[in-house]
Amino acid sequence: MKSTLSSLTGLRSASSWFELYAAFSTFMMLLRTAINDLIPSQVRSFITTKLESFFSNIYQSNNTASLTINRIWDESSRNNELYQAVCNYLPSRVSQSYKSLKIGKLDDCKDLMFAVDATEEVADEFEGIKFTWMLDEGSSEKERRDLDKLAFKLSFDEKHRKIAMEKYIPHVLKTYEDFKSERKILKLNSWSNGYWGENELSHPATFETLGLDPELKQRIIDDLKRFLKRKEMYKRVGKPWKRGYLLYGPPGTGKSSLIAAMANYLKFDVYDLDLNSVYSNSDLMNAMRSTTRRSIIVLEDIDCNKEVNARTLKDEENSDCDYTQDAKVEDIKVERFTLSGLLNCVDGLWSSHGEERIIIFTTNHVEKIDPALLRPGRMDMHINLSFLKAKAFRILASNYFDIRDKHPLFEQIEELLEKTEFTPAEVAEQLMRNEDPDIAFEALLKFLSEVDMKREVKKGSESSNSEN
Ligand SMILES: Nc1ncnc2c1ncn2[C@@H]1O[C@H](COP(=O)(O)OP(=O)(O)OP(=O)(O)O)[C@@H](O)[C@H]1O
Repeated sequence: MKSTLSSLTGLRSASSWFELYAAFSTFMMLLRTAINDLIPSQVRSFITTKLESFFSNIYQSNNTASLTINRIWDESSRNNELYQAVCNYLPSRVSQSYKSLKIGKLDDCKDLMFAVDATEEVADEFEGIKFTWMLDEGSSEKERRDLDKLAFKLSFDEKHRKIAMEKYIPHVLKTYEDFKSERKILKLNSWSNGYWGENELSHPATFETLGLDPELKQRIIDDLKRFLKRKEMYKRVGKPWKRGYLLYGPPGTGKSSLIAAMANYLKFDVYDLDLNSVYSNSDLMNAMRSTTRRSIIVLEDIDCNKEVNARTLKDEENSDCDYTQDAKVEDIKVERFTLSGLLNCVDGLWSSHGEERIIIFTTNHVEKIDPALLRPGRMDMHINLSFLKAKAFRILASNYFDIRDKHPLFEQIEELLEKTEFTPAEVAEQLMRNEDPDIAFEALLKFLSEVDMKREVKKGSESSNSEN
């Protein structure tokens, strides 16, 4: 009897549970309909997203690993190449899906520039794993003004640490390297106050447009090609993979143009190092170390630098050189940097920090350079850029007027060029003055003949003076 009663009570309570459930689901249905009717769909999705991100943050804060990629690596101000890689990599990831992106156009750049906005998190997916990037500009106003303090923060689930380090970071670097070798825009960096300032290399010179003896031009191109191909060979013989060129010749013979042509041909960035802005051996070393791979380091007018020149310069006048700081050679006791510091760099100390570099020294006065710098093995190829002769003139003529056939005035012009000394810059300037080739060549011939005549007269009077 008792057991029958208790089973009846159990039945009653099951049915009341069922009633309760039915009432609850009806209430939920009504509530859902009311919410759908009363709250607009945008507001509903906003609330859902916020709730999702709140809960995912709680989850992530316990399991997230992060990496910080600072712009400057250490106190010696060396640039962190990975930071540069991220700067280039991220805009390509967000350009299709950004909510906020920094965009700009600099007057010395052809293309629009993009950068990740500091307020925006950028999510990237790699092998099905989510990686989140954030640009950290610092929290205080002072920190925000200090560009050296910039850093990227990369966050990911800690269980993907191995993939992040072994695959994702190399993937970012590789994307950057590919981008650099494919892109058309090269950089011209100039050293000032301990930093490389960056601009676009807009010099249009190429080997095709260079008015240079065709054989010399071919030798230079072959040498560059050989250098690029020989990575393994350099490694085998234990030599740093670098190549040194000394370009010498009077002003206006195309040293800067040849450097631009080399950079455009190799797709290498240029680092232009004015030795007058280098204060010590360590400054020089920093400058060299913070250059990147696939670059050309240029030390222009090497004969004009007091330190490098000090061993050969007595008290003679160096008319082309602008010694802006202190004028006397005796004053060079203040240590800026030394020749041996420079030679150490050239000899490869710095190259253990990277490969695929070309170093170029230029001078208008090769005879004034310390022989230690010219020793075989230091500068692999000495290139004499001299006055314009007939074969190179043909290249200039075809550049300026697209003339493939012979012009009636070529013979006279070339005859004059062969027996005189005119720089390509002088001839190029004359050719620029007229758009009509007949008028331009006529004017050039007149210019060459007049200058030649004046020089002959001057020479004549000088030799008669010396005889007297
Ligand atoms: N070999 C050349 N082929 C074509 N153009 C040239 C050549 N040499 C000089 N020019 C022209 O002359 C200008 C000046 O030349 P560039 O600056 O290359 O000479 P440079 O030898 O570097 O002179 P400097 O020693 O004064 O720096 C160039 O912009 C170019 O227009």
